Amino acid sequence: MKALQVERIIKNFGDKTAVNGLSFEVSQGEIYGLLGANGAGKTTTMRMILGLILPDEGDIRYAGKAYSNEQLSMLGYLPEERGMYPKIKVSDQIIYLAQLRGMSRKDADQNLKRWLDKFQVPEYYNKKVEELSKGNQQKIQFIAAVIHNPRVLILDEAFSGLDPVNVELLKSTVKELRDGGTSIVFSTHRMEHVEELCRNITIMHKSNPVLQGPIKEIKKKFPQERVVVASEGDISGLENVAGVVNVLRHEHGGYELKVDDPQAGQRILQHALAQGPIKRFEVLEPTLNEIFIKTVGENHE
Ligand SMILES: Nc1ncnc2c1ncn2[C@@H]1O[C@H](COP(=O)(O)OP(=O)(O)OP(=O)(O)O)[C@@H](O)[C@H]1O
Repeated sequence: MKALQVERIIKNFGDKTAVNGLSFEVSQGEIYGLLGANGAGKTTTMRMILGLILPDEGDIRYAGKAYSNEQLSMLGYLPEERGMYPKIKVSDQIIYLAQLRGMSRKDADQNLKRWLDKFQVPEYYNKKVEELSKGNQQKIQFIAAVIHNPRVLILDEAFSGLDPVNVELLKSTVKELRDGGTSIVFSTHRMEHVEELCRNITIMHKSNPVLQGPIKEIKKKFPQERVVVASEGDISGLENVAGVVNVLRHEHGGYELKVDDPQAGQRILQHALAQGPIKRFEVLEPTLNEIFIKTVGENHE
């Protein structure tokens, strides 16, 4: 039984189609990547999953069931546009939000204290939101999304505005939630975070799903265009090897080369072997960032 099933959903706003026939499934304890350029239809999709707007066509099921009030308490949302009340105390607003999702005041209070301790900011309990830095407000908003232990959590640009230490903290928290069985729909423009956290993804482009599946499988469909080679000998002149487009990087005797021919790797290796012992040779798989740009880059306004 999938935790979340999105089946051929369509959403129109007047004559504008925001989401056009999107389907995907998220297992229990999976982080699923929902990607796309600005305006691709991600937020509209998330709002439909949350039950804030209804699809015109298609179906969304939660552990096999249709949306109902029961689902409301199962869903958590960290929106890209942050929306905490600046003048209200952290504890007052988080406990209120948890109660709206069916939690008792006592449980919400305990959970909040646990989360504040985990993020090493217990003193925020009595602070007003406006007294916190932007990054720390972000942590509070994250707590607001998870305070009621949702089974399905939607995270939209969860790490934006955070320093590298806090990015790592939230990233490990997201992994812990996943390991605890939470199903997470993860949307971001930071492809390196997707590579680290997600197994399966959908890339949307102009309302349509254009690339879907496990990242590993998707990568196999794209050409390997980068080769790394390092030698103990002098291997200059690599840019003249057939199939080499240019040198992307050159440091400490090693080269990263852009190639446009699958055979170029072997020629690079031969060229380098002729000069001396090889220290490193690797044909790199494409990064998700390269795949994303190739997929949505063309015709993208
Ligand atoms: N309430 C609305 N009324 C009219 N058009 C809308 C509405 N909501 C979204 N749209 C349109 O639907 C399309 C998809 O928007 P959406 O916000 O879902 O994109 P997105 O992928 O979340 O973009 P971003 O990465 O910029 O957040 C856009 O063209 C947008 O202008």
